[in-house]
Amino acid sequence: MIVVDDVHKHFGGFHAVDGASMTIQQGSITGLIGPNGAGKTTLFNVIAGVLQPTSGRVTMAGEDITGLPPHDLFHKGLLRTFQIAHEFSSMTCRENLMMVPGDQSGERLWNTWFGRKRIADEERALRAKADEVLEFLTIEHLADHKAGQVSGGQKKLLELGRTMMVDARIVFLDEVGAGVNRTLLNTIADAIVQLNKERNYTFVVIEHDMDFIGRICDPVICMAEGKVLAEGTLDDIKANEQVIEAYLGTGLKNKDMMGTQA
Ligand SMILES: Nc1ncnc2c1ncn2[C@@H]1O[C@H](COP(=O)(O)OP(=O)(O)OP(=O)(O)O)[C@@H](O)[C@H]1O
Repeated sequence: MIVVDDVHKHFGGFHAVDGASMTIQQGSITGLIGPNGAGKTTLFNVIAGVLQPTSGRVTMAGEDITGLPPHDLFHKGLLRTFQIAHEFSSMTCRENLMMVPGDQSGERLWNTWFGRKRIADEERALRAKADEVLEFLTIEHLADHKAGQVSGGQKKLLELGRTMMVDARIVFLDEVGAGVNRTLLNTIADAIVQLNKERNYTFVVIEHDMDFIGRICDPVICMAEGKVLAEGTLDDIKANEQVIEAYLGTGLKNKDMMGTQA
């Protein structure tokens, strides 16, 4: 369980996150929605250690994790997916997955000299795991394709796949559906639900596609102007006056929120 307690993040005089509090239940797929500029990504980045909060506290299973850097959180099983970095785009999809666990013996000089067999064994196991992940995500046919050359949706699957190379417990996904076609979006949704059910992953998902949110997320938390406005099922949220106001206030038509895109 992650508890976000009165988190603020200011950029100069601008309060991007302005006293947000929420509880992310273990084992849930929690959706985080809200109009553009609501502070969702900034809050994600604070929780995931990418940004230091101006004030407030984040705990994970009772432990204070406020401001811990991403690699420390990574070792605690809290991961935020990132776009495949430019420098990895010329590597194959399989290699991208094999890069994830950061402490292979092969990376240490001592082991390079004295542990060749162990390195070879580790590499074989890693490769087998990467292939398993690619198969799970239905993109095994892309194993030897360069990551920079696969489609946007396939890249999103690969980003999700990277979380499967380690023992992730809580995964933060930012706009996983952006620019992804419906078929692949369904594959992504299926993978998230399956990882949640079978491997007990907790997910927090920022997404503007309400069909996607409604299909996989419960609860849904809505933010606006740096604060949490409402929490509940997507239907509860859609019926909430303050939420409707917030979406209208950003110039988006109410029907956009009630339809597919928020
Ligand atoms: N590094 C920064 N410096 C200054 N302002 C920032 C910075 N990062 C974000 N902001 C501002 O903070 C506000 C919240 O941005 P954020 O990206 O967290 O919103 P969001 O809810 O994720 O929006 P979207 O749905 O459009 O991605 C925005 O007005 C944004 O311009």
